[in-house]
Amino acid sequence: MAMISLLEAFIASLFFLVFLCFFLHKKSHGGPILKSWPFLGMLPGMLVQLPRIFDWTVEVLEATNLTFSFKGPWFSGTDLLFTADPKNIHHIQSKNFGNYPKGPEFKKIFDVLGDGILAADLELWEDLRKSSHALFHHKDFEKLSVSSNTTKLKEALVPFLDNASEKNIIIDLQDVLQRFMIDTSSILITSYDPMSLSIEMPEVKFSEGAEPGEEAIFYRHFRPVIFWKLQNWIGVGLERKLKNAFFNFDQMSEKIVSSRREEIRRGKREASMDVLTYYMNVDTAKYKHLQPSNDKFIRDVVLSLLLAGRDTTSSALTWFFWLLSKHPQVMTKIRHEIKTKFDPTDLEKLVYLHAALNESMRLYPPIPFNHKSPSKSDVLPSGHKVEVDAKIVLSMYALGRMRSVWGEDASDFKPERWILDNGSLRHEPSYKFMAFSAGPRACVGKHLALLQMKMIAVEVIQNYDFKVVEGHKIEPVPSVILRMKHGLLVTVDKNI
Ligand code: HEM
Repeated sequence: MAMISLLEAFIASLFFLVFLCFFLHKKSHGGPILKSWPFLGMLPGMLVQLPRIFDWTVEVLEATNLTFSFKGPWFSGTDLLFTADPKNIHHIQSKNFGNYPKGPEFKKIFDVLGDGILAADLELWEDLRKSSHALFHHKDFEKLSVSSNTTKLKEALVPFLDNASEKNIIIDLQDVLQRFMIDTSSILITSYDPMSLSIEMPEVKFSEGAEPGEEAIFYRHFRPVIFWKLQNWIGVGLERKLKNAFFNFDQMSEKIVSSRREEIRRGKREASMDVLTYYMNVDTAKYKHLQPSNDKFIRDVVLSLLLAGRDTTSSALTWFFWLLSKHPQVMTKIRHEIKTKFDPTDLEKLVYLHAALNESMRLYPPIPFNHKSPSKSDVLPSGHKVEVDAKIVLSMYALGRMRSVWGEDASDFKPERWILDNGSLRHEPSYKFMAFSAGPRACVGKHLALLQMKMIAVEVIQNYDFKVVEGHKIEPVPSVILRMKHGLLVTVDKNI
């Protein structure tokens, strides 16, 4: 009993200290460099900054020559090294890649991913990487992607926008684009079309839970493991939503996998190029660490690919259309380029459109940060020493806005910075423009994503005008995906 009272008293005084420092910090200074308190480290200051974490990383990394060491509470295991230094990024992602696996800490935080490519390491990752690269660069898979996008544009997005324009309805463009991606990704991965994008806007069970789930994963980076594990076990707050979302996903996955196995057994399944069929028949002589007959393994493979491609692309397009609404001169230039150079069989010709997409992802990278841990202690090019399993946060959001990296106009939206004097697209090294990550673990779906974004952008920009609803607040939600907190509310006008 005495032990319990002592523990309660300790927890109560800890809470008292956090709140005291939190209010003192809020009152005393709002600078980006956080004050370190006894026992509590920089937590009080971080609590103030969390709702605007992305802008805070820009300010703090600009003020600290691109690398900042965050001290968490005593023994909480939440110390973090934030960096947006291209030299550190190049070192971690490429030069010393072998020393920076995703690691056990990443696996703990992203436990829902299981053995999928986003969380895997070593030989398993190598097999997943090689096999998904082979799939994504297969002509039939690319054809499936183009045909599913063409059909969804014609049969879902266009009728939806036409209806909104005719009836003068306010729509949430972010939600619309997410639904478009839910449907096309699902077709690509399982050949199943959930038809989530339609005028009726049906409920989408897994997706509605996935958004708070991604927020829960974000907050896990700043909380002691024991804390969020307890929340998850009891089932409270965002952790409850995360648990429910993945319970729904697991049920859905079980049904889809078992019915596909049944179809294959009965010989009913025609040769198709979706991800599910590919991985159920994957060549285990070539890829020894893959387990095509294990349903849990297939679930993990599918989930990683679903999350990797779906929310990223819809986030990129949402910020892109919002930036266009604020920069009509860019919209006019893209329209002119489409009018004069558009060739549906060669979207590479739309150089200015590509430049505008890059520029948008420089300022609003769909994955705003990445998390790495060294397996052996190391010294980064910036001079910072990192111990085994230290948590390093690579901030892609801050990297795209650093004046020392992009120049004094870093915060301006200027697609022209991507165009060379000869009119072709400027290539920037991936450790400087890191929206698709860098090094051996860079995005496998980059080509597919750019193709899809261009197809959607051409269709929408040619035929519609958007106006953002007056007074609508635009801010990112703290999450592992850069989503707009209040959506993107717009009215639509069809160009006749
Ligand atoms: C605008 C759209 C996209 C962006 C900005 C993007 C960005 C990224 C980033 C930053 C990573 C590194 C993540 C990490 O290391 O934790 C990544 C990895 C990955 N992406 Fe993408 N992605 C996009 C679209 C896609 C699409 C459409 C697919 C496929 C359908 C895809 C498949 C993957 C895969 C499989 C990986 C894991 C690579 C590995 O770990 O080896 N991505 N992506």
